[in-house]
Amino acid sequence: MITARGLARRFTARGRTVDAVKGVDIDVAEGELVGFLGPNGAGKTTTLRMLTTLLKPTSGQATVGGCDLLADPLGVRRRIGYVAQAGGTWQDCKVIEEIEIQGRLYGLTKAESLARGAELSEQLDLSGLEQRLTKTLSGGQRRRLDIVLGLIHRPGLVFLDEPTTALDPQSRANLWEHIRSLRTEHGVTVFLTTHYLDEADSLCDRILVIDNGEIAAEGTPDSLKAGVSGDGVTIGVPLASTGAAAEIAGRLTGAHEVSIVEDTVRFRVPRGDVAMPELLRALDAAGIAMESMQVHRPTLDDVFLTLTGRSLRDAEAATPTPEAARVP
Ligand SMILES: Nc1ncnc2c1ncn2[C@@H]1O[C@H](COP(=O)(O)OP(=O)(O)OP(=O)(O)O)[C@@H](O)[C@H]1O
Repeated sequence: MITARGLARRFTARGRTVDAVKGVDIDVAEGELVGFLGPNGAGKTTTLRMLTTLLKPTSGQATVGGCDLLADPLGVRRRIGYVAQAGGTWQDCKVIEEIEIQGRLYGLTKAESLARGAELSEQLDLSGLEQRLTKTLSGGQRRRLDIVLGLIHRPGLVFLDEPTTALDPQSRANLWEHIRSLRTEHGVTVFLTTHYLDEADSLCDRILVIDNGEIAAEGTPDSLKAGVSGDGVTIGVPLASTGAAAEIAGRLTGAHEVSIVEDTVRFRVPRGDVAMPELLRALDAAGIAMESMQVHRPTLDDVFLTLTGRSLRDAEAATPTPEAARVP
């Protein structure tokens, strides 16, 4: 469904050059639900905009839905649906008007647009809202309407740019179910971007991790996590004892990646539950009182940390808002 090779995009604005995407290779097979995971500014939207013909690559090539991205952009557009991060509805339009306009834009008759809209509205739990102005919909309803609009012409491949950003946890979980059903019940191939670890983990068959415009890793959530060696352990100790506690932790069987962060000592061991009694005894013998303890199985954040040396959450916090660098 998607094959991209060396896809790159450079922006030049006010004398400054940004290599937003640095030559990525992407393969997505028919029927897959693939997530593009990375912090703000990693290059997700830029890649998506290239794959959907909205932005010309600086270099590289791609086939999307069987059509060449550069030679046949119209063919690509006919075969894909695209749901942008900001959505595409006009606030003073009724739901039914949006559906009709979108269908007509794709060459459907009014009757076909409304019939297809009714079918999709039922599948995405929007029935009964046809006469409502879109500005009166909840965030979750509006995102589901965006998806209805993206699917009106029955594309085999749909791109969703951060589909659940700004939704509350319940609406996110609800939308995940709908996204899953696009694939399981309608055979639609889904390529979505996200910076939510839990979303990538629970929703996607396969994940491409992007950082600084480059693919840092790819695989199923489980295979990526299996690449992180061991459980993560964090113990809280008095500030004055962190050095001694880190030394003790480092002597545990198989301990690695030992670090001190404020009054905590963090490290990895093959089995956190097995290491704990030994650690407690050693800390007791050294007269160090452990104040807290956390053991966790590897997460996708650990994957990101192992790959890039940064936690995805920290990377998010440290990234300046992309708008600051955008060309107007
Ligand atoms: N039109 C533009 N002009 C200049 N720089 C741009 C432009 N669009 C994006 N960039 C820069 O390219 C980089 C990648 O941006 P992009 O929007 O693709 O990231 P992202 O991973 O989608 O982030 P987010 O999660 O915030 O949407 C950022 O440094 C951004 O500032």
